Amino acid sequence: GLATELEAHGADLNDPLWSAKCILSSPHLIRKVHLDYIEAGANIIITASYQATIQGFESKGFSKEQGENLLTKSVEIAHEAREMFLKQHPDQSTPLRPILVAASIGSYGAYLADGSEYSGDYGEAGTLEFLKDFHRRRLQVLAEARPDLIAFETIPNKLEAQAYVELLEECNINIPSWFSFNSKDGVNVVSGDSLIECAKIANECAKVGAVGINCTPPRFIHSLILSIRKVTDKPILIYPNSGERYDAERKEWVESTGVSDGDFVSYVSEWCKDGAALIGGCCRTTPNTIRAISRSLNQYYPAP
Ligand SMILES: C[S+](C)CC[C@H](N)C(=O)O
Ligand SMILES: N[C@@H](CCS)C(=O)O
Ligand SMILES: [Zn+2]
Repeated sequence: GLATELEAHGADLNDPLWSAKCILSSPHLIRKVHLDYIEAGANIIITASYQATIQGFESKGFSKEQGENLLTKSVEIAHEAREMFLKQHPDQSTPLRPILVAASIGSYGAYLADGSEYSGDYGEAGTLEFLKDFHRRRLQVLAEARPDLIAFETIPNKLEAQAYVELLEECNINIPSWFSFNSKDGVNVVSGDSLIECAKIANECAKVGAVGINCTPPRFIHSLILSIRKVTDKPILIYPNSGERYDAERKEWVESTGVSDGDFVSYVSEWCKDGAALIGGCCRTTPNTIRAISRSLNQYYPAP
């Protein structure tokens, strides 16, 4: 929900860089939004690097080195937000309340800025080597910025998952990562590739710490958790969106079929029972959603 909240504060994300535009234009706003999520009870904040790529910054006229520095900056902004929070609330720095920074890696489709992370259809570019070359340096730079976690988010197809696994091994990345796929039917990932096969790829990689689903309507999550559970003992993470549909041309969310914060949270106990270990919110959810999830989880799993 980082981008959603940036927009709620007036940021215009109608740009090929989408939320990553704010790394250039309003880093202070990103920091504030991270802080709002921490204050709402989030244990993990996700950096603004979802649509930040060296290639994307180069098309804006930046050099490779400047692009790399902007990636690093996205992690630094999140670290600053955590430091600010802990300074204001020193009592909150306990092992029972971890606050972790996850560096976001959005798919090649996110970089294309045409909504193709919801189709996973990459045409000619859809080869393993192309995708590995596209992501390699970005992954290394983000890992060097020392986030606590790496979040491979909104993965639309099997090939990109395979590319990430090979890069984690070849670049010897030792920061734990999660793989999170998206679905538009509650059965497969958005490209039509089998979710079971995608989850198996993640399961077989020792560098992957959790597998799950994000940016997918809440109504599909139950069956998706059950599918993933069949093929992995790794923790399952889910952070659905509100259920609305994204119009990539207008760069706007359309249809008012989204669920309210209250409805969203009524699913939380069901998802826990299904076996989800990490729960959060993606696009069109807000710090209020996180506050409600956090309260709900504290009810089920009170601190000892
Ligand atoms: C997760 S989607 C809403 C991100 C934005 C998309 N890649 C675009 O540029 O339109
Ligand atoms: N974490 C991303 C969205 C992933 S679909 C963001 O809000 O910038
Ligand atoms: Zn999303």
